[in-house]
Amino acid sequence: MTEFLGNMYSWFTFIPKITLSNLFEILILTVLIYEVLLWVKSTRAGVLLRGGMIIVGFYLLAAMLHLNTITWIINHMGQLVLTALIIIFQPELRKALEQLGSKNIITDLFISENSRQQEGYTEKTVNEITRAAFEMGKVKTGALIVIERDTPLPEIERTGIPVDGIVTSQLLINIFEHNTPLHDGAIIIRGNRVTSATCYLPLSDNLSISKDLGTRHRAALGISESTDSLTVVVSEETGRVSLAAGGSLRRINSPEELKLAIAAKPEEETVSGPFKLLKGWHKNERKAE
Ligand SMILES: Nc1ncnc2c1ncn2[C@@H]1O[C@H](COP(=O)(O)OP(=O)(O)OP(=O)(O)O)[C@@H](O)[C@H]1O
Repeated sequence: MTEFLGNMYSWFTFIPKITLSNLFEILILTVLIYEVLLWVKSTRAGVLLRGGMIIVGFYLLAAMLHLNTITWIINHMGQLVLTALIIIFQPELRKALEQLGSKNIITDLFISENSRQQEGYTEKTVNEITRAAFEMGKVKTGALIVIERDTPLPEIERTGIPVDGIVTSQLLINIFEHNTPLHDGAIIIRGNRVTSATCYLPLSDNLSISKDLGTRHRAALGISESTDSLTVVVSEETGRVSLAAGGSLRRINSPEELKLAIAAKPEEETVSGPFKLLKGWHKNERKAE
């Protein structure tokens, strides 16, 4: 018993004291890691991170198998890779630094991010998008409608003109009306609002796309390859409605089919900021159970 108590005592004295400044440090690091994860998720950095992880895995394997030449090469490539990353991500890094200088980080994390992520779209929005798409299809008005889901699209939004209007079929039809200032490019829908019009989307370089499809469809496919968004395309040539999601494009034959395809709302967020990550972990834990 005495020995047990002695062990307990030494265990408790071993635990370092957590001071207020430690807590403050933990908070700062949580916020920083959260911001970096958000940045990775919303930029090309995500793809590169995956590539980087493969190289690290390869390096560890080479080190374990004592493949000295390979580990030597990877060791000496480090500086080169760092320089290359700075050059490749120069636009993103500049934007990130500009944002850091211009925003109130605390407010953005706990308020703006919250209100932005929390919004899911309602059935009414789904109905309005569907109605507009098929109305435009009937009169062969080309349209490109990107519906944001979990991946934030601020970089795409920035290429267009801010709108911030509630989604109605009339608004959508009006935006894509020929020879009007907002008709060119794509619109972004976040929650129940059109946030931006005339946006430029990354074009897909998928070689297997039908040669009959032009840049509008290629742009829809492009955004669906790099984000989890849903993009409704109306062809100006044929009036056909298609939907791009997860890197593939499919033809939509009826309003009901489109409603069903876009009705799957992204899971509503109930927590925000860094605490969203905790929720994610909790969710994964539950899945594992
Ligand atoms: N990268 C892009 N981002 C956003 N919109 C784009 C992009 N590329 C093209 N578009 C839109 O697509 C229009 C051109 O469509 P184009 O005729 O080349 O494509 P398409 O796939 O054949 O479509 P459609 O069947 O409607 O003719 C442009 O006027 C523009 O509005």
